Amino acid sequence: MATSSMARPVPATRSRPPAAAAAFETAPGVEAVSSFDSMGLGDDVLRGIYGHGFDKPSAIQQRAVVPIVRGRDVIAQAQSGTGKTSTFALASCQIVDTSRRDVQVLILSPTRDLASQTERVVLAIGYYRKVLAHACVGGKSMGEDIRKLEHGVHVVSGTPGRVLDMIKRRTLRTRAIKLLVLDEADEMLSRGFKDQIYDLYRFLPPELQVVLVSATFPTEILEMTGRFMTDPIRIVVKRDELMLERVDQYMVPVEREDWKFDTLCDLYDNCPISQGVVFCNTKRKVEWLAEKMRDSNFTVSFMHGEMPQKERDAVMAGFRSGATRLMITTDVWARGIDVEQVCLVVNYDLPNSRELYVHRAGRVGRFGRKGVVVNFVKDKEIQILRDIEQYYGTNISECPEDPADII
Ligand SMILES: Nc1ncnc2c1ncn2[C@@H]1O[C@H](COP(=O)(O)OP(=O)(O)OP(=O)(O)O)[C@@H](O)[C@H]1O
Repeated sequence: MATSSMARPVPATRSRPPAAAAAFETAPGVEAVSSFDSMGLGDDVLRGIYGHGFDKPSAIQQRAVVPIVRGRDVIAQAQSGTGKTSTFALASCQIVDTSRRDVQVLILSPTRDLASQTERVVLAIGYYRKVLAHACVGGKSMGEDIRKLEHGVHVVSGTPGRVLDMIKRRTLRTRAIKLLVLDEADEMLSRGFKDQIYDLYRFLPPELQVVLVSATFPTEILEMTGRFMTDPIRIVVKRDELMLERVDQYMVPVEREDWKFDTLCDLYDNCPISQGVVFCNTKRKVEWLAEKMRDSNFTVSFMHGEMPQKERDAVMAGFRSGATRLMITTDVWARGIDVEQVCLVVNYDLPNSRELYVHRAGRVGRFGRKGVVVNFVKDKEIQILRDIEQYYGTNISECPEDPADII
């Protein structure tokens, strides 16, 4: 039955080949299944996949979908934008029993925007299977959550705080949950979220299947997975294969902080980009920079985690529709957000960790597209960039004189 939460899927406008397969270090026995048709998926799920514009599974989809559908615990790592979200979204659509109306899959993400985006992917792929999904995220009306959950949905995609709240109120019943997905799992298991996740885990059935997904899995995170996973299948990418091949990385040395602004204006003025994202490290700086750009007659959007959710949604929708070309933001945008037209990332401030570098850079070059990352670096920071280069075996070169040459 179609409900208001089931918009007809809009096929993605693409017919490009999937991203090239990187060298995966998979557990023994994991086979790459080279077509969706050979994955043993139901016809209605296949219709959803093809209707969403997918022809051929990406490398991670070839390896991870079948084990997830078969009920195995899985740790799935792959480069940004190579189809990880779609992997667990389509596996979820396959495993839910739509003849009943209870929550069977719980997907947790670190940001509201990402959780909502994932809800939309599940709804699109699950359209013909009549999968009901709901984004259970903070900053939105509790009444809407209660109404949707009481009406009954199969998949909840949410942020930990609101989901925990709904569980404690017994509005979200966990009895039938068979699969827990932690998207951006390294972030979900790091300091900021870990306690909430552990708290939430206590409410879930003991025979739960757990799937962890991210582009980055620092060793200390991998080490703790033994506590809540059973004999997991690991599909991981070698560190030096993590940066996307079609993404060029540059640095622009700036002697002083106040040079960055003119450098950004110059870049934006001369670079024929469709859309770009500029990362700053603080909310204040995001607001300051957006105002300064607007004062200089640039049309820009800005977004950070302290904005009211309604405003955040409106900004995001505007940017997705192409109404603005530049998004100035914090790391709230670093993980998972998928906007096809974005082809330039600017690190106005360098990120605070190597992992964040990978995720920020991953906003471009999605599913084999070309993209550019430009890093503004002050003298003292060159070493940080060199470390990143070395750690991931990648190359960050000096930006050409003429910014037009980078695209
Ligand atoms: N098999 C496929 N064929 C064509 N396009 C695909 C396929 N799988 C995924 N895509 C598209 O590629 C883009 C990136 O996919 P997705 O968001 O699932 O990547 P991701 O690996 O989860 O990214 P991130 O690391 O940023 O979380 C999306 O626009 C998605 O629709």
